Amino acid sequence: MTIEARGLTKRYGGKTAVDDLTFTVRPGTVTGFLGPNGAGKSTTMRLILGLDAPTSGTVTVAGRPYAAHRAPLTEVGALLEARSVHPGRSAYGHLLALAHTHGIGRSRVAEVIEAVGLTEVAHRRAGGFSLGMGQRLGIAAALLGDPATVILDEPVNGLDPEGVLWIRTLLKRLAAEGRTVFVSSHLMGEMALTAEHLIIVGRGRLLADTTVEEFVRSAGRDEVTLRSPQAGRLRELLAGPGVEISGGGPGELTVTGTGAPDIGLTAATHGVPLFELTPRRVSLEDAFMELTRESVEYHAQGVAA
Ligand SMILES: Nc1ncnc2c1ncn2[C@@H]1O[C@H](COP(=O)(O)OP(=O)(O)OP(=O)(O)O)[C@@H](O)[C@H]1O
Repeated sequence: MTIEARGLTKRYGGKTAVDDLTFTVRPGTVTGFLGPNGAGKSTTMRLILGLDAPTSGTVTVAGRPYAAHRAPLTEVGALLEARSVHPGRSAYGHLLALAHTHGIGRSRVAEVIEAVGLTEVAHRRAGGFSLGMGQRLGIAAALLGDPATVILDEPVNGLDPEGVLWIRTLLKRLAAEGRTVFVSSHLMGEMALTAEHLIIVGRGRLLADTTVEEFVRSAGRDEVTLRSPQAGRLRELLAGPGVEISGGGPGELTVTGTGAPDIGLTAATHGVPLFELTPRRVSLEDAFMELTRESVEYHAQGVAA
């Protein structure tokens, strides 16, 4: 089922948490919803699930607002950040209570407990669960109704590396089964390994709606750091269309738009000595940081803007 946001906007007093978002999330692929802290991801997910009303604009699942679905749990499964499990209840008790509200049987409860790897602790109090176990329980609840659409807010939070890998595999499988999988994260690297499509937001606004492949391609420029006692001369020799040069320390330059071999050849041709020539691939994380830099709400102290 397709999720469609059109001009979706949410204001809290003077604060615009979600600002005129228009995007489509399609079935059959994992769509990553990326953005720095405070970008509006959780708010958007709450709007999709009808837990909050938009100030303006619309968002629908399969053409209708979420609240208009007859048995929402069997159509849209969601994991939101806030934990909503009664601490005195067991995982099994929690899921069974949820199942009852939708006419879902006990066998399905056992099935999802098994699927998320909580069988051994299913009868323990959820209040004593680790963050990772809590996430697994939340995912079990999301999957309970065998929904065609799955919405997960930061599902890898608190998971160990094995849990992270497990989520990645699970999400890909759900998408391969033809479901719509919409998953938020502030970790570009993790999303690049999990998602096929990316919707990137910053300060509530849409910054990019693209495939991971395309994002990787656009991020894939090399940066070369060089040191030379004649850095000024080299800067003049390398200048040209598409070449960007910035100074580092004394005698140091950072160059994009041309590769280390060309720089080395130019230096040799003009008899300019080189002390260092270091190519560095710009990582996805760097490209993401650059795209969202303007929209990060809280910069770390001491980091130059
Ligand atoms: N109920 C609310 N009242 C006032 N402001 C809110 C409310 N909910 C969210 N906000 C603000 O809206 C902005 C977006 O928050 P949101 O939680 O949606 O971002 P996020 O991308 O999910 O970030 P995070 O990764 O930190 O959860 C933030 O500045 C937040 O402080």
